[in-house]
Amino acid sequence: MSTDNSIVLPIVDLSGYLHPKSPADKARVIAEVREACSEYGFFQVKGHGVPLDMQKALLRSLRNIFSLPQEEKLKLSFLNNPCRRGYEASGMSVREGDAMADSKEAFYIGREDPVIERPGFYGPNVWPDLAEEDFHGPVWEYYQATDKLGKMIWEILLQGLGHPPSLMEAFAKRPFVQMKMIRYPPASATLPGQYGVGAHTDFGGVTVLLQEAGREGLEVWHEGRQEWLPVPAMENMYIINCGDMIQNWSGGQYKSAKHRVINKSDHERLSCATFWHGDVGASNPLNPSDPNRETVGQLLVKRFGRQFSLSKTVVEQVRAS
Ligand SMILES: O=C(O)CCC(=O)C(=O)O
Ligand SMILES: [Fe+2]
Repeated sequence: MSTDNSIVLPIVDLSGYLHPKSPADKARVIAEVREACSEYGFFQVKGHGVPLDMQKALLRSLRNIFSLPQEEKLKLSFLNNPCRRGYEASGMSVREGDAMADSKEAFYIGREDPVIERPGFYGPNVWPDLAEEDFHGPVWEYYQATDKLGKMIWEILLQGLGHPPSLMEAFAKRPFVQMKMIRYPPASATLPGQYGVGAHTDFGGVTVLLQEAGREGLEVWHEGRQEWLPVPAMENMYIINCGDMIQNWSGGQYKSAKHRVINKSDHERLSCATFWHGDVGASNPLNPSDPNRETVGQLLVKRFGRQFSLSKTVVEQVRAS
């Protein structure tokens, strides 16, 4: 295995798609995204249209929620929520084959729907008892901005395979979009051999990931080189990656790459992932003549159970609290 991991992920400037000066600008972005997804399954974007101030306000909101007392956070446990919204404590997620649970803690929100529907996909969020400007306001504004960005990436991916962007009308009717705000404790508060997030692939559609600038930790597996590539955490630069649903639906043209997080530094690391999956009842837009009509909802249900299991002791503790 080579020790030279000087490869950096491709950087795509989305302003050519958002504000094209000619049709060639859009075509160039579509081609760059297609190449990046075929080679790495991951790329970085600038010119994405999410204001830097909005990103900073989001990160401040993460600091606010994660510094609440543990008992306050546990009252919002996602284990008690039918739509998996709310707080996940450190040590709760274990993947099959992993020796230890992830060190990260997280808070999940999704679409704001008044009633629970489609067993746990659509429903209301839970919100912490913090002032509007300290959490709900900035978080909701940010959710909507990355929802838009995720949808735009899907539109680009469709065109990369020769399909019209109009296919998004059905696919984005009522998109299932989950946002996961994450805090990784410093290395000193992590057990030996424990990962922030252990190696995994994302199970669904497009992931839009914000890393706190200068707080590295994410590594992507490059199959061809058989090595982990560290991903830089640069200001105002998003990481985009494809999940398994996209890999399967595109017949392997777009890759879903394995990745993990190790916070080796002595400060906490914050990140936020928006997972844009599509309408729960929709099927493959990347190959409209696919005979397999499995829906987003059916595919996600299959995967939820397999990839993330919660450690039994933790589940019991939280249920009893
Ligand atoms: O925090 C990160 O940089 C990545 C998180 C991640 O891979 C995930 O939550 O699926
Ligand atoms: Fe991931």
